[in-house]
Amino acid sequence: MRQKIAVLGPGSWGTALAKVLVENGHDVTIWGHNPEQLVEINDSHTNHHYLPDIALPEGLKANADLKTCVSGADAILFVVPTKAIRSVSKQLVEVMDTKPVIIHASKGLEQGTHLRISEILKDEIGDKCKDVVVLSGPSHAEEVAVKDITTITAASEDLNYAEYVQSIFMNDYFRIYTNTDVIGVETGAALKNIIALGSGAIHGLGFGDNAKAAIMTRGLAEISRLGVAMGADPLTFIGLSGVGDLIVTCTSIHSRNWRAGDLLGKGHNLDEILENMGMIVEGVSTTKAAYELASELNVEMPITTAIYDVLYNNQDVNVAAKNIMLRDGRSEVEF
Ligand SMILES: NC(=O)C1=CN([C@@H]2O[C@H](COP(=O)(O)OP(=O)(O)OC[C@H]3O[C@@H](n4cnc5c(N)ncnc54)[C@H](O)[C@@H]3O)[C@@H](O)[C@H]2O)C=CC1
Ligand SMILES: O=C(CO)COP(=O)(O)O
Repeated sequence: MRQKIAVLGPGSWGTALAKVLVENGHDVTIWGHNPEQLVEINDSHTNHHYLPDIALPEGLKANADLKTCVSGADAILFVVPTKAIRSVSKQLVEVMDTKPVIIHASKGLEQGTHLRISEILKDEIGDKCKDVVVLSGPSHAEEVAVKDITTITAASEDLNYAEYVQSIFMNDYFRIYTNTDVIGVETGAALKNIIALGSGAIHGLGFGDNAKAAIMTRGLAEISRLGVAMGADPLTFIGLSGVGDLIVTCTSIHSRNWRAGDLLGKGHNLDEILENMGMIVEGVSTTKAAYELASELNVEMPITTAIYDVLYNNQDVNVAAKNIMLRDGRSEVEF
């Protein structure tokens, strides 16, 4: 059935997801805080900065007024960077006139509180919405926007709402699986960006495929350790939102986290890298949150710690890589 859906965040991912929803026959309005970008979407049916060379469907509307955008909405999709989730939620509750299903497709942990995104949304929106559903998996916006085959996960503790989200997004190039392990899906999504920074750095330093396999495999081990300590089902980490997203982010030139890591490995300055990227690199702030959370929960995360030292303590990337290799020997299977 045709749904009225508001998409909050007209960046790469918000625009690609909005395009899928319009192509699936839904009534979609996208909202953001940059009026020029919204005019471009309405008038030229493009969003050049975020999705160059992509023609957007004429049915996709953009509106700078949040109240108009969400009026009558069956579902509201959050795709703003993690750092903006709480402030946008606060604006949203002031203007909502329905009890919608809230969906989010962002990947990170809140600075300071270390909360997962669905926890922030539940905090702010609570019983004014029907449910909060997470949409996550291996999915670069650039490929979804050209209808490349993509498979991702819709997660909610209430399977009915995960199935609702599955039904509005599914088509012949975008396949959605359901999951009820919200913690596992969200932690896999957030933490893989840290490992992608490391994978990029290894490439930038000139190491080969053995090193890439090593960081992905040992990265998955520490993602799972922290995730399980937070309450996740370990099986989720071998699914799309776990190893699936880890592979795509650690190997793709589309990944902003991988590209930032690559430049770090080549000796570039972090502030300049972030400035020039012009899009969000979630792994940088997630590294800090995960590092703090791991020490609170007493979970060993050597790769995250090494990346934290590079990002926040000016550690040389090469030295950080060597230090990990020289840690005391371990058994491979340890929780
Ligand atoms: N780009 C991708 O392929 C994918 C991205 N994601 C996740 O989606 C989230 C968003 O990522 P992208 O769209 O790639 O980021 P982006 O950097 O391409 O775009 C972010 C958008 O959010 C808007 N924005 C930022 N702060 C805002 C605020 N306070 N109020 C309103 N709008 C605001 C910006 O104007 C921009 O339009 C991130 O958490 C990312 O990890 C998830 C899967 C795929
Ligand atoms: O999450 C993503 C792909 O699934 C996008 O990763 P980046 O934010 O590194 O581009």
